Amino acid sequence: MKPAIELKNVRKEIGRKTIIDNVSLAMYPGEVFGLLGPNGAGKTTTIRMMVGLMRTTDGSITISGNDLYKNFEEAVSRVGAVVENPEMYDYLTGYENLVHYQRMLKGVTKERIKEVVELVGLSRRMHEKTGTYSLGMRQRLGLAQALLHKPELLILDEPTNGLDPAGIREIRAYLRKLAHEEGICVVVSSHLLSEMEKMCDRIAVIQEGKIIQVAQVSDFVRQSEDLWYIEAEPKAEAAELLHSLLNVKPEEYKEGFHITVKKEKVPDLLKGLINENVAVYQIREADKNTLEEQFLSLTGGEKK
Ligand SMILES: Nc1ncnc2c1ncn2[C@@H]1O[C@H](COP(=O)(O)OP(=O)(O)OP(=O)(O)O)[C@@H](O)[C@H]1O
Repeated sequence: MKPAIELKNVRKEIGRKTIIDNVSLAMYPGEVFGLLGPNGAGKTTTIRMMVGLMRTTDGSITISGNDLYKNFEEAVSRVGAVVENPEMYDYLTGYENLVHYQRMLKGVTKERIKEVVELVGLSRRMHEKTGTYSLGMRQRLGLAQALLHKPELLILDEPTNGLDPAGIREIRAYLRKLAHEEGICVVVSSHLLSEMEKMCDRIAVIQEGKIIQVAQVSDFVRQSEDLWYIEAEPKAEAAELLHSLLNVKPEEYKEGFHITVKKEKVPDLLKGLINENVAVYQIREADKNTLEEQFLSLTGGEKK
């Protein structure tokens, strides 16, 4: 299948700083793809480049096979996006804002406006001035605006920001429906793993401008099943022993380490430590409710 959007060796330098470092990613029709990383990791910068708001320093971006720079009009005509705060006029109603926007688009009917307003659940409030809208309602209106021209690719920076839990559930269900039933490629960013886990089919973990891992959410979850947290003393000896017993350097986390090991191997591992007079104070499976702990181990430590 042809990617809806593909980034190849994308780099972005601002001043002398490399903000995005050699990012290659392909995202496909029919999937919800998540860009996950802590604050400052480079999500917004990547998204700004993907929607043509910012130029890459190096590398290429193609949208349904169209080079974003060589074939700009064709490429961006397939994209709907909400990046940062969607622009709208506070003295106009939600509906008037959409009509204003619709006039700039080719072939979008008033019927379509009604359709998207219903889709995002704004029907009841669409004749109120947007100045009175909550952040969540503004998000919905932004989403409606992005969907007006029936894009093949929908790109949303932190789409659930400012929404209450019910609003988050609704938007999540709606984005999944757009991808799975309408074949749209939906790209979202977030720093919240628990949210991405529920919303996405695949996620890419980004930190300090680099992609650390790309995986199906189900693989992430499976991988986290073998993830354990262990505390043992003396710490330096414990680290060395764990390294030689597991053939992988354990990842320091809080007072102890994260290790990846199958459950049935845990007793032998503990024997190995105890035989060498290392005192084990705690061993437990890493938190399964969210992928937070695994995420931290992947990105090398707690978020500052
Ligand atoms: N115009 C700029 N000039 C200098 N540095 C910048 C500029 N824009 C972004 N950066 C830096 O690039 C890095 C990535 O920023 P970016 O906004 O893409 O991160 P992010 O993952 O979206 O984080 P957040 O969720 O906090 O917005 C940060 O260290 C930021 O300070």
